[in-house]
Amino acid sequence: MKGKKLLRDHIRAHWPYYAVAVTIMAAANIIYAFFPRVLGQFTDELELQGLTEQSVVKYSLLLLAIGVGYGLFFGIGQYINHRMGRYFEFNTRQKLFRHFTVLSEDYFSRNGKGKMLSYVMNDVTSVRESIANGVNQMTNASILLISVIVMISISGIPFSLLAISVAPLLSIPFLVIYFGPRIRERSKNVQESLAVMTESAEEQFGGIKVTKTFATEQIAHERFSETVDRIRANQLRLVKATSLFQSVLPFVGAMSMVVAITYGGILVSRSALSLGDFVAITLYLRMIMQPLQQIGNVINTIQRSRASLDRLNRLLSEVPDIREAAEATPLQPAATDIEIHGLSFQYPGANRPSLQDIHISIKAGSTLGIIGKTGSGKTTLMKLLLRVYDAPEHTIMIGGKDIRQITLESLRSQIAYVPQDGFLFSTTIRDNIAFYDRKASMERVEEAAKHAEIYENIVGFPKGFETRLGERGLTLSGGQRQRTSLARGMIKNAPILIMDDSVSAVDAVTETKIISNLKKLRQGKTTLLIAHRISAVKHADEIIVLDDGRITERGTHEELLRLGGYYASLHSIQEGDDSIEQQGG
Ligand SMILES: Nc1ncnc2c1ncn2[C@@H]1O[C@H](COP(=O)(O)OP(=O)(O)OP(=O)(O)O)[C@@H](O)[C@H]1O
Repeated sequence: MKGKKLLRDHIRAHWPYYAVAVTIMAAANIIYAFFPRVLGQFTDELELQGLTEQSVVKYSLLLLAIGVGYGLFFGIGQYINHRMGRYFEFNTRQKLFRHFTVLSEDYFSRNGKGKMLSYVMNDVTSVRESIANGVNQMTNASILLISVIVMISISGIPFSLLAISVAPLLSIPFLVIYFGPRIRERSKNVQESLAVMTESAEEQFGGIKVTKTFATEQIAHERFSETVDRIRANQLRLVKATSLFQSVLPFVGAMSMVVAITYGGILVSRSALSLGDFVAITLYLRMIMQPLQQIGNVINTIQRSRASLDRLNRLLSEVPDIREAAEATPLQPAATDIEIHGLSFQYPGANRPSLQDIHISIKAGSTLGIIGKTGSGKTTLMKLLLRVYDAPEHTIMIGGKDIRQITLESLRSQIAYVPQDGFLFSTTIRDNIAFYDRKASMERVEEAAKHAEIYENIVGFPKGFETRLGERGLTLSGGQRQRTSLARGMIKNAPILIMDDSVSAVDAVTETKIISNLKKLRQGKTTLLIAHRISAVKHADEIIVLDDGRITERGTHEELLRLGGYYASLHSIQEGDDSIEQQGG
């Protein structure tokens, strides 16, 4: 069954350790099972022959040996199991992270970050606890139970007493069948509500600045409280089921004890059972109570973690939407002519296409400018070029090859994509710029910063390029962030550079400098420039205007001005009102 794969793979990879741990724990419990027998013999000897100093020492040493042997073996077995549990945790988190990196953007837009965190934190921990405690307690309990039954049968205790005392225990499997699915279902609800809470916390923390500026702390608090209340309600339902189950098992054990004492007492009074055997069977039954409770715990833990294991396995079996074709070949850096033919595209689940019948031919080394209203499909077109989403077959060709037949790694390493709101990591500015190649020399990093017109800002910070950004560091302004992200794209010096509205938060003077740097830097290389400002694209070899997913105008700057359409009117608005251009970061 697919749902058990994660655990099965783990056990398969580490079974020798588990075999050793189980053997050692079994030995510990077998040793422990001798305890009542030795005590029973001691009682009989005391009653029949009286005690000598020698026999007191003998029995004390025997009991000490049982205690030390049990403690030692049990400790080692438990250590191995817990260690293996940690391995599972470590490996599963690695596996999850790797899996997250291959899942497509569509998956992340359907599932929040909080949910991912919950998988990595709550679910993995729940399964790890169940593995370590499960193997420990299950081995303990079952071996102890078997040893006790064997020890009772080889002692002089009559079979009828044994049978009648153990009879109440036969109800245990039925109790497990009844409680198991209920505990699992309730655990699933708890895990899901935990995921919702993590998601909500993540969102509330992310949006804390908006919350504060709108003075809506109370609303945020109420929203978060709702998720916490849901966890509490689900936890309480789970606790009810687990507590009931855990209390029923010792009750069943106590019933065994009552039967043994009543029936055994009658046998002793009729001299059909020795006092030593009576002591031994009561001690044995007391011993059984402990494993019974443990079995209850284990079943609880296993049922709870089954819900988590199912969630993890479901996530790991999620197939990425964007897959590399078996016959895919790498894209050659020299062959980067881009041909787009009859491309129409609709997002999964959307009710209308975002792009319709697009035809573009971009010669390697040329610059294409893309202008269009918001929501006209500019970013979508770039996402299809990067294969963040898959375009229909044979609609996008690069270097004469269908984009779907190019290896993903080679495609994306030939393209540098600079989005409008490039995410910066909580590390130094240097590492953020040299993100693609951490070994890049300082000269290259500085040069990229100069081309992106951010160099002067960076050297003005006390720690310069070593300034840390993010949570424990400096906060950059919108324009500074955009230019740092631009430097990250420029340093890659890729055959194709995509600037997706990447200078929108930059003032007009700086933008002019960046565009002029770009023209020099990108000579002989392909550049796709998306912008809302004509000044950013007017030098392009060709400019297209997108409207509602369709190309409505195309040509050079001069041709489009002559056309007198959207581009020309945008030009007259922007050129006619310089104050618009002077705004920004
Ligand atoms: N993941 C998605 N799922 C469904 N629809 C989407 C998705 N992403 C974008 N869209 C829709 O596709 C259309 C084109 O969006 P796109 O982001 O390409 O526009 P754009 O021209 O880049 O806009 P802007 O200039 O505001 O960045 C919009 O109607 C948008 O709502």
